[in-house]
Amino acid sequence: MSQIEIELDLPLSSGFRLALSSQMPGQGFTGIFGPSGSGKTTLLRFIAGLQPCHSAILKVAGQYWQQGKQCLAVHKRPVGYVFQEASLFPHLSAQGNLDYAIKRAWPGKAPQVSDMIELLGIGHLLKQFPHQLSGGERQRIAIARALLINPSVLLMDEPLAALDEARKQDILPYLQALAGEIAIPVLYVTHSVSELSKLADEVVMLHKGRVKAQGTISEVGDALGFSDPQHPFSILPAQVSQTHPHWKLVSVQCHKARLWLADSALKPGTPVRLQVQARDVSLSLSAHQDSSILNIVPAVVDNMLNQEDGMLVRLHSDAGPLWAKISLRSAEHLQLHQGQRLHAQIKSMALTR
Ligand SMILES: Nc1ncnc2c1ncn2[C@@H]1O[C@H](COP(=O)(O)OP(=O)(O)OP(=O)(O)O)[C@@H](O)[C@H]1O
Repeated sequence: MSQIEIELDLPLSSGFRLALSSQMPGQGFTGIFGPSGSGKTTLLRFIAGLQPCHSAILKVAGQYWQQGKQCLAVHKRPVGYVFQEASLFPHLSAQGNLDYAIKRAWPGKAPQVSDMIELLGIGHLLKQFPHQLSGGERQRIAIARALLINPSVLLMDEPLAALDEARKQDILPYLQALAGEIAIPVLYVTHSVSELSKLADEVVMLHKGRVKAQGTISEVGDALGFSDPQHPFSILPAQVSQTHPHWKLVSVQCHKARLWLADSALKPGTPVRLQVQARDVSLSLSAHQDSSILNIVPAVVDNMLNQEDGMLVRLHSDAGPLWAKISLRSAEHLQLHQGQRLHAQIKSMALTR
């Protein structure tokens, strides 16, 4: 499995400059995350050959697509591209759109059409024309089409951004299945931390055209959770240990802590990445047994940040690093200080995945 290697310094006429040196995994989803204008689309366009760069290194699947000034032409790059809006041919049925890709597939071991149809759940849609499909269905056909071209890399630029929340939730399980199966690298641009934590093995965080952080979700979790300092959150990798259908809860092992999560669909052994907003974590000096809060985790105060609207507290907890946001009054009342031992409280309903 060879990595994607990129070294580029790309100044654009607008004054923006994308300058980075990065190696990305040769398989699975790599999330490209960053604020608007940080260079995510420009990076994908460079890889596809649509954004020329005078001198750069780009190596994909063991082959140089650019080495200095030598550059592989756009039409010679085995790339699959999925955009925000599914760009299907309107005059062709879903099957016709897939056939178009199958006829033009790059040489090598192309994915089985039947596997793609099953993985993306599109068997019943094949006779329909694009205008007869929902946005999410169109996007699933577009993803299958992009993969049937047998690309060496799949580029996905905010593929769910144009869908409403319900359609996003419909399509995510298909993408999760794909992430578990796919043998090529997928570079997945998104603004959504929830999509990242569900899909990405690796995350590249861009900021003003530079790599701000890169690593697994656990490694960049801190930077990710603090990407908007006004609304920080924590990401807690965990594994489902037991289901409790009568309570519609599952218990998960999260670092040294056992947490309760409001979800009845998960099976024991399933890895999950939990998200909790700092404002949903409260602090207590003792572990109350007479409260409705199910998750009470021993923690130590690591750091405190005085913000305009409250105190942001960084904790080392039994569940992992955790942010809590409390009022200045509560901080004063608890006489909060670095090194203080206390308990973090998280409602099961506030834990999402
Ligand atoms: N062809 C171009 N010529 C000049 N400047 C460009 C060009 N394309 C993009 N830019 C500029 O480069 C910067 C990065 O744009 P890019 O589209 O890569 O950002 P992004 O991170 O994908 O943003 P968003 O999340 O809003 O889609 C922006 O400031 C944009 O104005």
